[in-house]
Amino acid sequence: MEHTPDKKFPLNAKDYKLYEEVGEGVSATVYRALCIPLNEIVAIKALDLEKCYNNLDGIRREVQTMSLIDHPNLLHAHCSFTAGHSLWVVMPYMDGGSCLHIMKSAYPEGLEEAAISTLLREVLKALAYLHAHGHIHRDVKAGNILINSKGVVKLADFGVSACMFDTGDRQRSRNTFAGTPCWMAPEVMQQLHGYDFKADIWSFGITALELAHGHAPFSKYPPMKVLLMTLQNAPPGLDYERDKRFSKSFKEMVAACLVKDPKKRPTSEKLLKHSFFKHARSADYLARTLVQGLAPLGERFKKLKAQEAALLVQNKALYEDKEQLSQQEYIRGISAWNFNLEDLKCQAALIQENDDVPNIEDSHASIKQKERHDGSGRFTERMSPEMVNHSNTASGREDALNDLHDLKSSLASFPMKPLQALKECFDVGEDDVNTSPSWDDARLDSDEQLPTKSSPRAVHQDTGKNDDNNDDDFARSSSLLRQEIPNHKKFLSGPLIQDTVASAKKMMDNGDRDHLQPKYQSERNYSGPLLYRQRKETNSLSPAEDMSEGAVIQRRGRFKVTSADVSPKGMMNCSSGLACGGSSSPMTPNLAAALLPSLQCILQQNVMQREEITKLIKYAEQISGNQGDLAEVGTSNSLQVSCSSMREKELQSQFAHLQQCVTSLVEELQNVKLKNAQLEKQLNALTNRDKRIRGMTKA
Ligand SMILES: Nc1ncnc2c1ncn2[C@@H]1O[C@H](COP(=O)(O)OP(=O)(O)OP(=O)(O)O)[C@@H](O)[C@H]1O
Repeated sequence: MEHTPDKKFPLNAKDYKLYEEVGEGVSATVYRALCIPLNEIVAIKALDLEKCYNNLDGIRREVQTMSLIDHPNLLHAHCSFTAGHSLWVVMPYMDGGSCLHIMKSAYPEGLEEAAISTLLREVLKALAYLHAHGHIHRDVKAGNILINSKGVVKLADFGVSACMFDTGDRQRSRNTFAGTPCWMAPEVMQQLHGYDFKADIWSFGITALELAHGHAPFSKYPPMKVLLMTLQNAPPGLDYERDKRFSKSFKEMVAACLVKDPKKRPTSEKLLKHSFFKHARSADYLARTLVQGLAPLGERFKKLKAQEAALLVQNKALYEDKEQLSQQEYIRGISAWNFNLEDLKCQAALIQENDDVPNIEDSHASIKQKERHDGSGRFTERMSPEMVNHSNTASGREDALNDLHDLKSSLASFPMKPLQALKECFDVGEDDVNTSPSWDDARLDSDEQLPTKSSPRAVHQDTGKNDDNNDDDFARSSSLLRQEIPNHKKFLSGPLIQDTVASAKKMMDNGDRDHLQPKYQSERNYSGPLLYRQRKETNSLSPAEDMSEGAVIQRRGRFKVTSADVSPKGMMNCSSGLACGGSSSPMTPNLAAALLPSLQCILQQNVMQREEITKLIKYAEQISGNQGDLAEVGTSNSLQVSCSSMREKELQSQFAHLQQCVTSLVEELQNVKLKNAQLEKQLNALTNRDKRIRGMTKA
């Protein structure tokens, strides 16, 4: 249904009849509905305002953008109004659903090139319009490309879009993370100089790969790893064996978009002229090839949702762990994956190339899978055949060692350290950072804590298999550790070196492009985002579990930070890597590499503590006016930051000295004033006496 400005859509809920649910987003549910007075089928996105309390500004912006845009390839809002606790956004109904929906239902291995070209041309037109009007979409991905049965394509979801003409806070929002990690441009992750509409061109390139493969690159990895891989690896491309079916112009178009330097990426206008889009066909072609023959959207949605719920239950049984559940939510490629800062910190401490993340995506029928069972019957791990083949290459600990050396240097050469980058994204509740963490619990034996390549025992203790064993071990090892290591240790467990080795080898085997980048090459991705946002309810987390995660204290863009994330306890967990691996054992290169992020984390924590102490000193000074003593107290309390405290102390005493000077100057001034007044008095008296004498003389 095209945008019809003359039509007046009613602003009252009773004028609409809601039918079935056809989509779910971060805090919204989308329904097919009937606009009764106009007798027109529409889609209604119902945003729960209570859930979105922290992001009302974002919602207002989304609705505003949707109402103002006027382009055939952008999803326009007919109108919006509040209905109870919800905000209803009425928009054209796109009965084909999103491209992600369609791929999941019918094309799990990706679409044909002609369809991709046609879809992407329409998306590019939408981007050209947005960019020309100063907007950055910031969430371009297959899940946000909607299509209807006539083959009309519309880019949707302006939930995180930004205007380049914004100032103040809004402008600052362009220096924060926004979007979904796999699709996020490196400059958005780095947050060094902000970013512009070229970030959309990167996401567009990633979307092209998503449409070609059925999933985005790195989609099976945890967020932190996606971040690191995007920053470290050469950009992904269409270079693998399976990509032989694609034309040179398609490959070139993707390569043009996925250049790390945003300045070198083409503008959307320029990209529209790329020869790849000469393959684009008509809307009718899309309707025939993609939408016709599919079950009604509501039915597809219901079916996929049921599949997902079943998988969720299965996965929950496998991994009784919120971390995993949240991970799954992320894996599904939704914009608002439940983000946990501590998870990220811990993942940062476990950076390995080939962490085999259990992926519910892999268990979809679309991808042939292999069910695996360990001897104890504890769990089933699924792997795609591709992964099985690649994991056979797992060998060579030296490679792993080299990888870790390189990883270390690679981390060191980051323009901005990942954790620092993340830190910039969040507001931290003041209450949560002013207590020093207790380190006692963290003093654990390093060997026990940190399975490394040098501890094969850790790899095989559960499986009882040897190094030569193939994918079974490869797949199982990390999962077993995740499952069996007690909670307080879990942050130090993780993927084992075999995984890393496998990855390094795997990479080498993966097509031309891989040879250009021998280290930290992205590996093929075997899984992709799923369809639905995982609702809290389907998470089936008990209130107690929820509480343990901590109340949400801040929501920034699409990220959520809980108080647990920033609590001293969280800090302690995060820091325990240092405590266990620090002075008690010699630091091997891989241990050093694994510890580096933890060290960054501790540094960050210290900076926060220091800020708090400084604030307290200032506050105490104001109250008591006794700078010297309190500076002493403050300084002695902050022994951890002794150097900077010395400087602070020095400054404090200089300040006190200056204040004394000022006081004596004031006193001096007052004395002078007093003298001045006395002199004035004497002068007046003399003047009066003089007058009197003159009067008497005259008389
Ligand atoms: N107009 C529409 N017609 C049909 N389906 C729609 C329409 N709008 C949205 N949907 C479906 O609902 C899903 C969620 O909508 P939307 O993306 O707007 O929500 P969101 O909260 O911004 O989600 P997210 O940011 O997680 O992708 C979409 O992925 C799409 O499948």
